[in-house]
Amino acid sequence: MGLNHQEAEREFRPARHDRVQLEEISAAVDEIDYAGPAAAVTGVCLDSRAVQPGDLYVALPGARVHGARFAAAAAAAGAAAILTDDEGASLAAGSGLPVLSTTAVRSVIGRVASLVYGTRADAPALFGVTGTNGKTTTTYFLRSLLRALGHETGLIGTIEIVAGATPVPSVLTTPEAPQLHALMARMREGGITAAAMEVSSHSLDYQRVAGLAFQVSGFTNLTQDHLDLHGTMEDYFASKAGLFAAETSRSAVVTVDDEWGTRLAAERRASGAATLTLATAAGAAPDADWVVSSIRPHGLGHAFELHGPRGAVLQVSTGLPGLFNVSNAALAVVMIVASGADLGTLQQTLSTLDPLTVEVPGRMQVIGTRPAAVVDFAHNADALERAIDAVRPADTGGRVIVVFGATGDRDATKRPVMGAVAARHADVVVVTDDDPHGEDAAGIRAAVLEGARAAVRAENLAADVVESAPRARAIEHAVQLARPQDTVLIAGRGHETIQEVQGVDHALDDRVELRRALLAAGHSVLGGAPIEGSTTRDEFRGPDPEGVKSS
Ligand SMILES: CC(=O)N[C@H]1[C@@H](OP(=O)(O)OP(=O)(O)OC[C@H]2O[C@@H](n3ccc(=O)[nH]c3=O)[C@H](O)[C@@H]2O)O[C@H](CO)[C@@H](O)[C@@H]1O[C@H](C)C(=O)N[C@@H](C)C(=O)N[C@H](CCC(=O)O)C(=O)O
Ligand SMILES: Nc1ncnc2c1ncn2[C@@H]1O[C@H](COP(=O)(O)OP(=O)(O)OP(=O)(O)O)[C@@H](O)[C@H]1O
Repeated sequence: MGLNHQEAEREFRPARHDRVQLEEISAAVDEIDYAGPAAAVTGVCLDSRAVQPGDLYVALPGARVHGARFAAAAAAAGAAAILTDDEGASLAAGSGLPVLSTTAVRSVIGRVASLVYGTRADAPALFGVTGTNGKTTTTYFLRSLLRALGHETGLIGTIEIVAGATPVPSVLTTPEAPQLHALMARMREGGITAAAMEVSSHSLDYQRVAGLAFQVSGFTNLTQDHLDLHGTMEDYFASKAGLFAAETSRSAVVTVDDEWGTRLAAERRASGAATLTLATAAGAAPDADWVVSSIRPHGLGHAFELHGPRGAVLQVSTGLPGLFNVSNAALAVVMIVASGADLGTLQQTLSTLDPLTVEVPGRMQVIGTRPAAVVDFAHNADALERAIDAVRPADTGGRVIVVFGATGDRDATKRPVMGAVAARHADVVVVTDDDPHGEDAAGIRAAVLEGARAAVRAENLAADVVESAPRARAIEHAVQLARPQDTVLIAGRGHETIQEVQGVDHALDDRVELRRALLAAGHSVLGGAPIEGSTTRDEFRGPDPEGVKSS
């Protein structure tokens, strides 16, 4: 059972509530006016449905509705005051609550929340990751590394928020500012000394991370995405760059494999702020501060060297398939270097605890090794191609059997394109259902199949293309086809656990189905908890990791 708004909010609040007077808030934040009676607040919340007693309810002018329309609901839930704009102030007038007003509400929320929750820059030490791809994976790598180095760790991102004993599934990749500051206070209270956090471009545009101070921020890459919000790549870049302002991030590590990273690093350096550059792609920026080299297969993943300033060399390995995970692992390691870690201690930790061989839910998650069985979130043509290539076995005998479908009620043009990509890159293509939503599932499959079969005909490809549904049956079918040296890749849904068919939610977890199918076929599976796994290094490497190469 999922948590309702209020229960989820409670999970993220500190136990201790300091009372902060409204006068203190208006004195500390110039843009806020307050002339009402003395009153105090103990928390901040921008959703009336999640308000806790004593909160300052921040009523935002939304895209759909003005939050001040919920002022009465917030008051009924125990809000002690409202912060809003002029329009909101008149809408909230009848609520009976004291009203703080300002012209641009979003621009002050971070500072207000920081004041109310007493956020401190040093506790926990924050490691932020932004970029188009690799944020989730890099934050899990960071968390695992920080833990191996002796920290109590927290995590904030697309999949889950870990701020105490119980991980809570995420709604947003990067929560709103009030929740972030509450989380910082809660983590500090719980003795969490370091936290890894995904920072989405939306969150930067909406100023969700305002008032936070990152010890180290990392940049993965920038490719075309989210132009619905940002309009142009230039604007998208400008949003991401916000995290790298000198006052927001004490240190930064910028992957300079693409032109955007190169530009970001140059701009940050020009401001005089501490910056390390990282080159992970062959031939990219050989003059970067840290350069990846000597990449070689290592189990299902890779081992590699990181060469740094003054002849420093770190030996690194990750069990996660895909050359992109070399980039993600390298970024996590250099971010730890940027935080001031001793290189000797770091190397010892990397060598003895293998912290970069960790399960990232639904991201190149290895479920079995013979046959290799992997679940990945790739759900567009580009990602599907990369994912298939990433798991292709090195020896000539091993085939890739891919199972995937396309989502309903979303961009229909990508269906045949995904089919064609799969036919070009995999040996066996099993077309099944993803989330059909309100559409006819058979029709979606037909479009994917048509793309795959057309590519086979036109390009004289050798791939076998088959249709199988429902998805659990398709996974079973793929496993039955697999020989020990083959790889089964289940793509598209990653960590998702609900499949929506015609408005009805069905429980469906690719990892669970794949484990079940492997066991039924007499193969062994790796351990793993439903959210973040506790798989050990030896289990993960599996009995016969040889013969699997990079993309
Ligand atoms: C496009 C976008 O980002 N929208 C955000 C925006 O919603 P909105 O302006 O439409 O809000 P609205 O529905 O008009 O409501 C106005 C206000 O009334 C409040 N309200 C509304 C109803 C109610 O009963 N009570 C109440 O208090 C709302 O909390 C809101 O503050 O303000 C809301 C409150 O702050 C956000 O929750 C909401 O994020 C929505 C949920 C969202 O889906 N955002 C996505 C796009 C997002 O941010 N994604 C990125 C990751 C992107 C990626 O990398 O893929 C992320 O960081 O998660
Ligand atoms: N550094 C990378 N470069 C390109 N692709 C990557 C990279 N890291 C991961 N991927 C691919 O992108 C998918 C999503 O990875 P991940 O979740 O780590 O990124 P993300 O930035 O958090 O994206 P999302 O917000 O969609 O989860 C993975 O399943 C993998 O196929």
